[in-house]
Amino acid sequence: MNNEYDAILVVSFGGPEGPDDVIPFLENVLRGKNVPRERMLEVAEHYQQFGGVSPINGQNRALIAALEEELAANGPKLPIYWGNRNWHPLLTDTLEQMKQDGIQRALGFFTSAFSSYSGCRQYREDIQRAQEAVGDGAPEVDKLRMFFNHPGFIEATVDRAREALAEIPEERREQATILFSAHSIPLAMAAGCRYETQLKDAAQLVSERLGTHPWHLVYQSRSGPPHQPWLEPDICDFITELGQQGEVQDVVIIPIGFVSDHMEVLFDLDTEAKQVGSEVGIHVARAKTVGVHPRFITMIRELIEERISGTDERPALGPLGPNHDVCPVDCCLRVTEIKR
Ligand SMILES: C=CC1=C(C)c2cc3[nH]c(cc4nc(cc5[nH]c(cc1n2)c(C)c5CCC(=O)O)C(CCC(=O)O)=C4C)c(C)c3C=C
Ligand SMILES: [Fe+2]
Ligand SMILES: [Fe+2]
Repeated sequence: MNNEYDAILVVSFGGPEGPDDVIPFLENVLRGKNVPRERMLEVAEHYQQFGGVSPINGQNRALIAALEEELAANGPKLPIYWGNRNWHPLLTDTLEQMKQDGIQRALGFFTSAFSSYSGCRQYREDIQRAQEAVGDGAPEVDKLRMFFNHPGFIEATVDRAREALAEIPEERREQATILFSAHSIPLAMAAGCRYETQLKDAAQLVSERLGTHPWHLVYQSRSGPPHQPWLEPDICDFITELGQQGEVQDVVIIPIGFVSDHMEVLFDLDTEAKQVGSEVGIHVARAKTVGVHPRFITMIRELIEERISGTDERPALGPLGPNHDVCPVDCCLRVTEIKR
C-alpha cells in the first residue's frame, strides 16, 4: 500500500454559528432520515436557547490548533484541513481548496470514536460525493482507524472522569454510579455495525481503571418516530428509575460516545439529565469529553504515524484488537429495517 500523504483532513459533523443557521443546519442533518419535523423543531429550540450557536465548530478549531502544534513539534509536518458534513466549512469546499493547494492524498481523521453508519460509512459517502463534485484532481482521502479502544482515547477519558468524580464529596465518591452515554441509533442500524459492542468494550476499559463503581451504558439524543425502536435505555428514563429505587445518591455521566462538548452534550446532559436528577433526588455530575486533552491529541499523531510507517504495532486495549484501517465493503451499512 502507498503510505505517502501530503495532508491531514479532519472530518466532522458541523454545527450552526448563529440563529439563522439553525434550521438549514438541521435540514442538512435530517435529509433522508425518518425523523418527524416536530422533533427537528424541538432540537432547534435547544440550539436557539444557546443563541443558535453550537460549540462544535469552535471545538474543532481548537482541536486543529492543538494538532497543528503537536505535528509542528513532533512531526509529521503535514498541513491540516477541515471539512464538515452538515455545516460550513463543508467538505466539498474544503476538497476544492485542497485541490487548488495541490494536495493529492490526505489521511482523514473522523471525529467519531465508534463505528456506526453516521460515524463511518456516511462520512466516507460524504467524502466521495465531495470528490465527485470537485471532479478531476480531487484529493484521495484514506480514513484513519476507529480509536474507541486506543490507549490515548481511554486514558484521556479516564482522566476526564476522575475530574468529574472529584466533584463528589469524598465520603460518597466510591459509591457513585457511572453512566456511560452515547448517541442512540435505530436498532436496525445498530444491527449493521459494531457500535454497541465497541461502546461496551470502551466503557469496560474505562470503568476498570476507575475502581469498583457500578456502571451502565445508556443512550441519549434519540430522534426517530415513536414506533421505531432505538437503542435503550434512555439516560433520563434510567436516572428516573434509579431515583425511584432510592439507592443511588450520585451519578457521574461520561459522554463516551462523543469527543467534544457540543450541543447534544450541553443540552441533553447538562440541562435535561441534570434536571431529571434533581427531580428524583440524585446529584448528577458530568465528565468533560476528551476535547483537546493532550493525550487525545498525541493519539491522533500516533494514528497518523502508525499509518504512514505501516508498522504492525497498532496499540489497542481490551479483547477487540485494533480496528481495520480500510473498511470492508459491508462496513457500517445503513440498515433501515430488520429483516425477519
Ligand atoms: C439515524 C441516526 C441519527 C439521527 C437521526 C441523528 C440525528 C441528529 N444528530 C444530531 C447531532 C449530532 N449527532 C452526532 C453524532 C451522532 N449521531 C448519530 C446518529 C444519528 N443522529 C450517531 C451514531 C452519532 C455518533 C457518531 C458521529 O457521527 O459522531 C453529533 C456529534 C458529532 C461529532 O463529531 O462529535 C452531533 C452534534 C442532531 C442535531 C440530530 C437531529 C435532530
Ligand atoms: Fe446525531
Ligand atoms: Fe465502518
